[in-house]
Amino acid sequence: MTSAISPTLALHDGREIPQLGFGVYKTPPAQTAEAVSVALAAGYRHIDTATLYANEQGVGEAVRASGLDRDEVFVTTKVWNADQGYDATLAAFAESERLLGLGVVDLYLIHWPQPARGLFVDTYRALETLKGEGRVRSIGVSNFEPEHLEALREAGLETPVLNQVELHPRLQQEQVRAYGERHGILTEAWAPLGRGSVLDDPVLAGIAAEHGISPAQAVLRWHLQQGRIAIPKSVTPERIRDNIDVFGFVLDEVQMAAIDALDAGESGRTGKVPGEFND
Ligand SMILES: NC(=O)C1=CN([C@@H]2O[C@H](COP(=O)(O)OP(=O)(O)OC[C@H]3O[C@@H](n4cnc5c(N)ncnc54)[C@H](OP(=O)(O)O)[C@@H]3O)[C@@H](O)[C@H]2O)C=CC1
Ligand SMILES: O=C(O)C(=O)[C@@H](O)[C@H](O)C(=O)CO
Repeated sequence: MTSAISPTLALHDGREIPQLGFGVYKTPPAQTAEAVSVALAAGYRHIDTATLYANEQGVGEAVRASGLDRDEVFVTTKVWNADQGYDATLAAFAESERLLGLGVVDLYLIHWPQPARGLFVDTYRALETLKGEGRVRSIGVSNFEPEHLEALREAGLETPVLNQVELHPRLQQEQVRAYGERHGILTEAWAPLGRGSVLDDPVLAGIAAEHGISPAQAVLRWHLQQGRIAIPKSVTPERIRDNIDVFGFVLDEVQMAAIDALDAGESGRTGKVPGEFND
């Protein structure tokens, strides 16, 4: 294992984001500080949490204890569905800010569009307010389809810096990626390992054997070479270290195409369908 620091990608607002980050969905609150500390020691400089995950406090604790300067670690959190709406979002952010205890937050996202509720445009206005106040550095969205991104554009709002969506070899999100490329919105892959479900694929086992790496490393390298951000989660120290040790090899065109060919479209989706999720 080589200690590795991820390259960064440029956001359209002038800031930079480490391309490989560390997710903490379903990381139990009591284990979060430990998992994030292992990740920071392994070289991760980008942590992805959310109000939903109930572990912002552990993320903040690990970042503060790391000895790293605050500006060396990129921290994302998200406003949960129940808190959508202008005033509710401002209140929810104040609680995230308190739980993280890190001062400024690098990136604040709308977690899901919840389109039938009709609140995401006003929610995004609250994100603009928070940015204007200097409490968040960048603002973006998650699980937005092109039509939801169009609604923000038609309302004259700031272009999100990124859209965090489910994306892995079995769900490759071609339309969402293409919209992002046209409008300067980076794509960030959540469940980049398909929540672990893609790792048994024989195509990945073959590529892994060719490089002497794990299937997870092959998938993460595929994400990086396609130019997007990926935020794998693990609570297992060896896997946390394995998942960032992806900068010492390169997949060739044949290997990249073989992973591209695993796309199963909508049947590869493991999570909710954004346009239909309105709880
Ligand atoms: N915006 C959104 O709506 C969503 C955002 N997210 C974000 O994306 C992050 C990643 O997505 P997530 O759903 O966690 O799924 P991932 O694709 O990151 O998969 C995580 C699973 O894979 C396992 N795993 C991790 N590394 C390896 C490895 N090297 N070898 C074998 N198995 C491995 C983990 O096990 P173990 O932990 O036991 O090691 C865990 O079960 C989340 O943590 C969260 O931050 C996730 C879902 C929705
Ligand atoms: O997609 C799902 O089905 C989930 O339960 C999660 O993705 C959850 O909604 C979430 O947003 C986690 O970030």
